[in-house]
Amino acid sequence: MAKRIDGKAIAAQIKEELKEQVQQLAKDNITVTLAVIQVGQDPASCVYVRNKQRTCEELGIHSLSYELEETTSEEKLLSLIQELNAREDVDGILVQLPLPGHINEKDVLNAIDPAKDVDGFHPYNVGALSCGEEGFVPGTPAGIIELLKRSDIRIDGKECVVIGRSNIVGKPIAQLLLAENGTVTIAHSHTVNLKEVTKRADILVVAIGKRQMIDAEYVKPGAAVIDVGIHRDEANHLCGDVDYESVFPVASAITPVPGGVGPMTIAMLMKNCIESRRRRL
Ligand SMILES: Nc1nc2c(c(=O)[nH]1)N[C@@H](CN(C=O)c1ccc(C(=O)N[C@@H](CCC(=O)O)C(=O)O)cc1)CN2
Repeated sequence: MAKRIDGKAIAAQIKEELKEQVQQLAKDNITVTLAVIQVGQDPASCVYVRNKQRTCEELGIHSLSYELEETTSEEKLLSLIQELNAREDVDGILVQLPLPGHINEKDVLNAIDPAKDVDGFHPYNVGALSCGEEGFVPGTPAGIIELLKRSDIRIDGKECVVIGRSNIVGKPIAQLLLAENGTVTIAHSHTVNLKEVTKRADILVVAIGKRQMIDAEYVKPGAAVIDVGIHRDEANHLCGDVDYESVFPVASAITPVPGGVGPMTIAMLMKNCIESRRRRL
């Protein structure tokens, strides 16, 4: 029977730690400011952006909100980013993804000053992660490492399999597991005999984007299973890429959806904002 890794509780603990750090900075009249840009009204993005703003409030971080029309031109968005890059009082800039189809995501992410790229998506920060240089690590993969560490799950020397090779989760989590001395395999849609590969894993990170695809047959008994997916099931309940009921009896530890990796994403974003302020002192 697995231990349920409570991401909501761990994120709450991290947010308490961060709140104290913000209060310490405030004693020296130092404030932390995050600018959040949303283009359009994608319903899921609205929820995430609202949660980010609410978390800023909870922690005492100042947030600036830019809600742009769905039809906003790329030029206008780039000009807002340039303006925020130049502002001394802005520590972090994030553009909520996905963007409407007429906007080139790469051009937009590349326009953010890497020193304020608290999402860690700019090529400079991607490179910094692979070289072990100082930069910003994206919230979701950073949150996964924190979940493992705070749940006393050892990474060093372990077989780690990541399913998914996205720039936001798959590739960075593979880098981070490697940096923790895991033996890392990245599996993806072209991987042959996926079950054989995943059954080797002591730590299985699932970011495949397919609802409840990973059941007990893919999991080695005693493995720790981290579910990054977010979907809705037939009853409109949130669920992940992992079939939780099937895997729970086999794994040694498992993250639920909701309440697993998701809450960590925002906690780690806040951590990056505070770190950005500190680096710019
Ligand atoms: N600029 C960014 N865009 C996107 C990111 C990102 O890190 N930066 N990641 C995702 C969305 N995301 C944050 O923006 C995010 C997703 C999920 C959660 C979360 O807490 N999920 C809850 C469920 C919440 C719900 O839907 O009710 C959970 O899993 O428990 C937080 C943040 C894509 N875009």
